Amino acid sequence: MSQPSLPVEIGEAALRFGERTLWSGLDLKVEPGEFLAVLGPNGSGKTSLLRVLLGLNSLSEGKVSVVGRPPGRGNNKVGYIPQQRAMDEALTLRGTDLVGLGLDGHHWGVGLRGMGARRRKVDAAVASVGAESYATSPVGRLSGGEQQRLRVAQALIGEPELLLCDEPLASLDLTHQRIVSELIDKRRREAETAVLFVTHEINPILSYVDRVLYLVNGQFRIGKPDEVMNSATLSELYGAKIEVIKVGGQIHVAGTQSALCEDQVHHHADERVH
Ligand SMILES: Nc1ncnc2c1ncn2[C@@H]1O[C@H](COP(=O)(O)OP(=O)(O)OP(=O)(O)O)[C@@H](O)[C@H]1O
Repeated sequence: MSQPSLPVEIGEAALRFGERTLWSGLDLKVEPGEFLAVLGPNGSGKTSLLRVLLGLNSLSEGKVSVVGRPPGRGNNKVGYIPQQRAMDEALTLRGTDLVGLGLDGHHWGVGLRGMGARRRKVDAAVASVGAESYATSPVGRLSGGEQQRLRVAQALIGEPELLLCDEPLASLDLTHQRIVSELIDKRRREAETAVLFVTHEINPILSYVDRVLYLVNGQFRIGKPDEVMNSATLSELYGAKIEVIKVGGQIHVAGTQSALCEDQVHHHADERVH
């Protein structure tokens, strides 16, 4: 019997733009239900990696497959949550329409039966993110947190086997960060959806993360959070002295480089991770 396809298989991959190598020699297999955090400073190639998996960037070298198929259009096993940005206030699209867009590319049949099934699916997705009270309002008038919950519903409605998240918590308040990250975690626990989660800040999702892919200056490390997020590994990766400190179950990274993606810490010296 043939093995089921993995959500992500990347082999010996490189991505270059002109003279610049974002990353090379990247081998990455992501298992069903796995939560992979993708970290790194600005410009290290995190979004470009998601774009490869969406079929929007081509690899310079190597191979990639997404749920057993080439990435790109027609691969409806992939859900995508883009970076939070305010939608145009004049946008009259309703929340339910936005969520329904996530069903494009799926076959619902024609006629009333198909429309009824589609409608029920949209209502269930809206309810799953607790957006019933505002789902029929124009999305341009909603708050950032409300819009982001609808984007999560849109990404999940197609029942993806791979969920690509590009800083989905940026500019959300702590309550909404928790709501959105719990929704994503719930999906991967209940449906074994693999999650690639690009973020500048690991702490809000630390309890969910199985592995970290950390990209810096063309180099990378992959491993469990403790294997990557420690002083020795990050100092080697950045080529500078970096201190990783664990305080109260959170990871803080402090270093000499301004390009660090984590916050700066000045006082805590209790639990160094070497
Ligand atoms: N199509 C392209 N052509 C040329 N350069 C590109 C292209 N796409 C991205 N880049 C460059 O590649 C680098 C990595 O960009 P990318 O958006 O992947 O970084 P990132 O790690 O997501 O950064 P950030 O944390 O700032 O979002 C940037 O310097 C960017 O300008």
